[in-house]
Amino acid sequence: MRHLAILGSTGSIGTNTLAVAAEHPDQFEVVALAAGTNVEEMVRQVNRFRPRLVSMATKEAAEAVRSRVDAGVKVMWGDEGVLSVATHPDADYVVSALVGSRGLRPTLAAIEAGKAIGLANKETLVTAGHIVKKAAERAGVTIYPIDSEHSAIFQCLNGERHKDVHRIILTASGGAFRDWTREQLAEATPEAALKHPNWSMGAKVTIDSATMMNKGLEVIEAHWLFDLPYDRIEVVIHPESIIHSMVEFVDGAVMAQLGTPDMRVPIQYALTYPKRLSLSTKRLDWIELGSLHFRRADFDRYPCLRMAYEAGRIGGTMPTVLNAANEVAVERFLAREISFLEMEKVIERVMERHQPITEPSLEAIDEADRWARSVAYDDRVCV
Ligand SMILES: NC(=O)C1=CN([C@@H]2O[C@H](COP(=O)(O)OP(=O)(O)OC[C@H]3O[C@@H](n4cnc5c(N)ncnc54)[C@H](OP(=O)(O)O)[C@@H]3O)[C@@H](O)[C@H]2O)C=CC1
Ligand SMILES: CC(=O)[C@@H](O)[C@H](O)COP(=O)(O)O
Ligand SMILES: [Mn+2]
Repeated sequence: MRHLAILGSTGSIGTNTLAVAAEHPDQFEVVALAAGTNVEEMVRQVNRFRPRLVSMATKEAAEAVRSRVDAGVKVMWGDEGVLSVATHPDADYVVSALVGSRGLRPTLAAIEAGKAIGLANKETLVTAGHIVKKAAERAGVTIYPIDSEHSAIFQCLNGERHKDVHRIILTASGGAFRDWTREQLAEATPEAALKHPNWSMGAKVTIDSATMMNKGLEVIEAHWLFDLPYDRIEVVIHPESIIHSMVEFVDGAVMAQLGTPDMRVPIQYALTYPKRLSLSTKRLDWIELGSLHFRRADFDRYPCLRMAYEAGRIGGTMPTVLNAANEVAVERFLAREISFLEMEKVIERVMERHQPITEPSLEAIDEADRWARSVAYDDRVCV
């Protein structure tokens, strides 16, 4: 039996994690939940899963939840609340599924408290990979990947020797605009960008998918998770999202993991590893599928992917800055303050202005994150 704490329980990964828990009530107990401001969904989750502790982002949201749930459920809010969920003494496994670099501190706290981690929040590894890795090694904690590509690689590796891996190949759907020209992208709206061709996900990762920054963040995430240099991590566009990623070994053999695009599969694998449990997911129909397609992920067409490789290779605080500038750019695009193509301009300008620090401390990461956000909010970076 796993005793779960879920950070971001009301989101896309959070609700899929609870769907997995509901399918196997004998395997999972839900101990603690943290979310932002979605009171309705949190109240539903409390009534359904009876956690001991919940936390909301604001005092107002916490009070609204408290007024509608059993008095036995402890309701907290803010940083203290989310850290208490991440370190709840009765939880042995924390699903890290907040969105953005706000996931870093609670994930680190969970690691330091010795919890096993199911990691969906890729921004945590992008912004502070070296710190998170060292903390996990120190605490003897395993980080199980939830991101579908990384779960695929984890499944393909399946005990193979690290030195036998030649390269890993991350597949990318190409996002909502994969068939649009750069000229058409100038007119892209948030509504159109939010229509992912294959996956149903939260807004931020869906926009990242349309710019291919998602794949860029995943390249950096893979670097930390699998301890591989950037020239052995490649990206190929695969519009169907059926092959979730591949590993090529030194002898030329390639292992791929396939399945319908359903996040419950990688979530459940991360929760039950090394066991597999049954799951009510749609099975692949090979005849209906017919064929699979692949295209080059061109850096001129997808500058965000190029910038992520650059940031990863530079290292230090540069990935932190890439990530923070991207978070602000996505927020501003969704608020209609900047256009689709201005997002990449913002990120590029912020990176150009940054003098990276090597081996940054957590405080230096916070400082770089704050600095990048303030520059990315400045309208002069878009012109
Ligand atoms: N969705 C997917 O299929 C995949 C997602 N990922 C990654 O997983 C992470 C989560 O993505 P996704 O589930 O799509 O995101 P969502 O936007 O759907 O969910 C985000 C969660 O974070 C909570 N949240 C937001 N702001 C705060 C805050 N200030 N304090 C506390 N909680 C907050 C939200 O709460 P509320 O809604 O209550 O405000 C919600 O529970 C991201 O890093 C994403 O890149 C990776 C692979 C696939
Ligand atoms: C489901 C998942 O893991 C997402 O991160 C997904 O990868 C998005 O797809 P693309 O970035 O390939 O469009
Ligand atoms: Mn992914």
